[in-house]
Amino acid sequence: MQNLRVELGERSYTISIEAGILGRTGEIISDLTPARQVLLVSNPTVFPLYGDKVISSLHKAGFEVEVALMPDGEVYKNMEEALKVLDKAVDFNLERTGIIAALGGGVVGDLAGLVAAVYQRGINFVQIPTTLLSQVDSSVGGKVAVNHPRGKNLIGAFHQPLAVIIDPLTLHTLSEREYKSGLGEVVKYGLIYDESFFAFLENNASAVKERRGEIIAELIYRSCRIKSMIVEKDEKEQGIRALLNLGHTFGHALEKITDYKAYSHGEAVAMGTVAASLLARERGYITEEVFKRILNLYRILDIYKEFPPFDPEVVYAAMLNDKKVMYGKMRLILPAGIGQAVIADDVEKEEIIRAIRRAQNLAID
Ligand SMILES: O=C(O)C(=O)C[C@@H](O)[C@H](O)[C@H](O)COP(=O)(O)O
Repeated sequence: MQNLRVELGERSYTISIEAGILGRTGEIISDLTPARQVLLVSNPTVFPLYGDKVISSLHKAGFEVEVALMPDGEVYKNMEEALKVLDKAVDFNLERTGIIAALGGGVVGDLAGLVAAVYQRGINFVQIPTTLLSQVDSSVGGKVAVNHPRGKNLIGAFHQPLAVIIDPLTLHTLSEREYKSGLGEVVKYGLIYDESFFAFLENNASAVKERRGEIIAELIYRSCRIKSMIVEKDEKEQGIRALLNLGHTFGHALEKITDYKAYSHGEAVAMGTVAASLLARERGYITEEVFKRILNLYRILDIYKEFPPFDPEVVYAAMLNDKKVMYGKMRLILPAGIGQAVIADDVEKEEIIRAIRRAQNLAID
């Protein structure tokens, strides 16, 4: 078992990573709280695979359990579905001392976390992420949210979990597309923060693609460690945490324009990162050689899709809903080398339009 502690004062918690750990969910939670009720939020894809295991472990530890299933897919990460989960909590008479646990990917975790943040003004929340993306990214750091019709994650909160329980074995049932979506965020960590991790991914690309056990364990651990270090420095995204948003301003715009139906989050972030890298190259923040290295890693991991041919003005308009826009000015995260990134708050609209056009014209062989 690998444990990582996220140090946030009274909101500190442990990320436990271990093959087969789902069967110990009840024991782990009962060691942390005297709570007796758990509302388990999941979806019809994940619940049949792991629901029984988690519920029997919770029952064994003495918890009363109620289940709330929400439909699978980013398109359902909305207030309507959140209200249904809130109804379930009320019907269950879930006490303030009870727990909401999210069993599933980023959509389940984000929505269940938001419900936990607002139900009775906030109750304890446990993340049991079952996709690569949620294990390496969305389950850690306390960002919880649902989408607004006009923008991604516009309704949200910072609500740190009580625990994060990661079972890497769940990745074996993950579709190729979902797995690659998570890899998009894994590459991001190497690019913004840790050149040696980037090189690790370059050197182990085949093993990463084949989901080899020891490599998967290492990439989950190293990704969570990088994210934890950043979150510990800047819990509420006043500074360095914004770096975790590399590629997201472009990516969220692409997801939104296509009603969350055309691209996975990781695919959109990968396309967005390439556009941000092109902008950084134009500004001289990265060399042509670094740009090629970034593109090459996406290519060898097989996670890059060509930037779609939308009117750049339409993409730009959607980007203006981003939470990093401040006082009417667009701020973008740009790579400044492998393992380094900067927050640029002086990006002009024309630079963004040019970067989108270049990304659209990029031929990748
Ligand atoms: O944890 C963070 O901070 C991140 O920005 C991580 C992102 O990868 C993640 O997709 C996040 O949910 C996006 O946050 P948002 O504030 O841009 O909605």
